[in-house]
Formats: sequence, structure tokens, C-alpha cells
Amino acid sequence: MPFVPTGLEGLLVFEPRVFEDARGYFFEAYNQSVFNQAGVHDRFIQDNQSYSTYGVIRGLHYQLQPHAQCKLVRVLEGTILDVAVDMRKNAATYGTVFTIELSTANKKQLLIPHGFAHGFSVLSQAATVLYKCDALYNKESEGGVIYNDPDLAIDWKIPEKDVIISDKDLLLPSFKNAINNF
Ligand SMILES: Cc1cn([C@H]2C[C@H](O)[C@@H](COP(=O)(O)OP(=O)(O)O[C@H]3O[C@@H](C)C(=O)[C@@H](O)[C@H]3O)O2)c(=O)[nH]c1=O
Repeated sequence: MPFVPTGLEGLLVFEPRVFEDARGYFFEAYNQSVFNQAGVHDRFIQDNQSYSTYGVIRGLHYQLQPHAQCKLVRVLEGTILDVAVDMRKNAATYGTVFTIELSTANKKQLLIPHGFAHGFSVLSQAATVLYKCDALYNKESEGGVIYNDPDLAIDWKIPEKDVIISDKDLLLPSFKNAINNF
């Protein structure tokens, strides 16, 4: 199975089989049947793509129910540190931070179920990130957690002086405050 468990229920690393030959490589970036066979039945209805330069941190973001989004994240160019935080109050892994490098080279994808906050930092000179979502963008239901929350203490692998982050993301609340409204 091309899915690797992470220890957090529903959070999976997808490692596609890559066919290499003299021309280059080929792989199925997404095949609904393969996901279904692994018990993943999310129906993706929106694709997002963003480009960011080194040091950019986007996140941590989520949409509240009933607009919660499952995300399947992959990198088209560069290397990112992808970060998922378990916000599910009744989960054994509530409050756990999971991080993984996703890159053009390793072709790994992260499947993030409902109930997680998501963000990433750009470790390469630039990165183009594509992620599929199972629910549409809904501005009113957007929420998030500040990237440097002291309880989560995430190592984004970017020196503080190099961090580039949106004004909007700098206003995000702490994990403790965000979880009250989650
Ligand atoms: C997320 C999103 C944004 N937008 C618009 C709103 C805004 O004007 C502009 C940029 O939005 P943001 O600053 O929120 O983009 P960004 O900070 O890249 O937001 C994304 O971050 C990553 C980590 C995620 O997990 C995503 O779900 C999403 O929240 O794009 C859409 O039209 N559709 C969308 O689905």
C-alpha cells in the first residue's frame, strides 16, 4: 500500500509508485480508486495552488464545520515543511504536531483529515504547492492558530529573521484561544 500511517488517525503519507525511464518519470499523483482501496473516501472538489519564496510560512489554517476541509498536499516545485496540528478534542493525539518534508524529489503527499490545522514553511529557494480539498473555500468559516504558538512550539526550520508571513496570519490566536471556538 502506498499509504504510510503517521500515528495520528486519518493523517496519512501517500508515497506514489514512480516509474522512471530514459525520458524521465511518470506517476499517478491522484487515483481515486487507489485512495478508496485504502479506505480514503474523501471527494476532492477544489484544487489550490500557491507559490512562495524561501522563508514563507503560511498557516496555521482551517475552516470550521460545516465547511471543514480534508486536504491532500503535494509539492510541484521545491521543498516545504508541511505541518498538521490535531485539533480534535476527543482524539488520543489531540494537540499533537506532525511535520514532514514534502518535495519535488521525494514526491510524498500528506493527507490531512477534518479536525486539523494546516500550514507549511518553504525550505527551498521557492516552492509551488498544490492541494486538493474536499470542501469549497468559505471565507466566513476560516480560522487558525499563530505559527509561533508557545504551547505547540513548532520548529519551522526557518530562522526567525527570515520568516515571511502575511499580516492576516500574524493576527491569528494562540492554540488555547483557537480551540475554544473550534
Ligand atoms: C484559501 C483561499 C484563498 N482565497 C483568496 C483569499 C485571499 O484574497 C487570497 C490569499 O488567501 P490566503 O492568504 O488565505 O492564502 P494562504 O495563506 O495560502 O491560505 C492557505 O494556507 C494553507 C496553509 C492552507 O491550508 C489553505 O487551506 C489556505 O488557508 O486568496 C481564495 O479565493 N480561495 C481559497 O480557497
